[in-house]
Amino acid sequence: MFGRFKKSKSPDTAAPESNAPLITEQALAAALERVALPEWGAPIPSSWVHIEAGNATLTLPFAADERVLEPLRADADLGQLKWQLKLAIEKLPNSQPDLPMTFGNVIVISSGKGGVGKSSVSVQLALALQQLGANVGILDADVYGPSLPTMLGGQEQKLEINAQQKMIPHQRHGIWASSLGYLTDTKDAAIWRGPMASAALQQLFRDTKWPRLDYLIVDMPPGTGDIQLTFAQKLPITGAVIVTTPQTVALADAEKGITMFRKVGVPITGLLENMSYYQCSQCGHQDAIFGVDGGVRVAEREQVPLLGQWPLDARIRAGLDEGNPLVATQPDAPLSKLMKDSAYKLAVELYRQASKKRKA
Ligand SMILES: Nc1ncnc2c1ncn2[C@@H]1O[C@H](COP(=O)(O)OP(=O)(O)OP(=O)(O)O)[C@@H](O)[C@H]1O
Repeated sequence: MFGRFKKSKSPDTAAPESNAPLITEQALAAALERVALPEWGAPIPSSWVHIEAGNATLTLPFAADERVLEPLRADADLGQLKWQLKLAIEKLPNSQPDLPMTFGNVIVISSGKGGVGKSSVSVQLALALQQLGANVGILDADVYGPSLPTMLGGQEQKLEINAQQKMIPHQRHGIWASSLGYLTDTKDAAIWRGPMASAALQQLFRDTKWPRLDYLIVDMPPGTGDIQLTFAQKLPITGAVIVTTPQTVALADAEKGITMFRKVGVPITGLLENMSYYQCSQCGHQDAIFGVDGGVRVAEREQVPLLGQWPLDARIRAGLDEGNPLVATQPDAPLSKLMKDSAYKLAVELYRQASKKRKA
């Protein structure tokens, strides 16, 4: 933990001013217990902190941006050190330990009901994780209506196949993307039966030449039928995110989705409530068109972390329609920050749940 630290009772007052240690070992231990790392909810492990002559590095095993350093910098003791953030994103165990997985943590984004914004959330969470310093891929598994090429742009580009017959994913806005929409006429996919769609999905998953990734976001087909079940069983999944609107009909389907993943041993990393309210861009008035806090109640009932409540906003829709999502084009907009907060919470939860399991 320490390159050099001050033993609390050692009389090293003679040390030159510039080399004087700024914090004692005990003070550091107490501060790491006391200071709340956002969303972490436990003491900061001392193995994450390295101090060398007044410079301190916090190395996190999940995606995060500099904002996590704010409480450390604000602390009376820790604030005396000069902090920097490093990421060493850990590859966590997945639901299929026997399957080889060469690319990081697989997070499936699912919704019981269609049209709740699952693809939009997948794209924006992937981009937000990338902005939190992670290397991210996104797989469009929504074979019946692949929307990734529209939402990320590059619809006209086709996927390249290399000499080993592997598909080379596109790089869009800093993330790697693979979609059937880049490969085939999507009108054909719409008439595929379950087994054919499942086979195509698994092939797309296996035969894409992903680079080294920290996270692979998978945009699942909507629903909880055979195709989703097969996919949930055949993929090496680290965690699942359920997307819902606060509307009663969507909530019932969200619970079905939670049950399906639990049945096949896939941990639910969190629930994201989309279209939680409409905010008037003129007067700022908020209107809960689809009801209030429905997703929050499901999250509480099912004991699933709530990753966020995203508004229904024309800027979100417009960016996705143009292939230029807001979080990519205006990363500092308040809406983009909200998305990055959810992505950070997702990364923390994924890590927390996996490490809890390891300890059990
Ligand atoms: N928070 C939001 N604000 C504004 N528009 C949104 C929001 N979320 C989604 N949309 C828009 O709603 C439409 C449906 O979203 P999306 O395609 O992501 O839903 P889906 O659940 O993936 O649908 P499907 O059932 O077809 O898979 C899209 O046009 C998208 O741009």
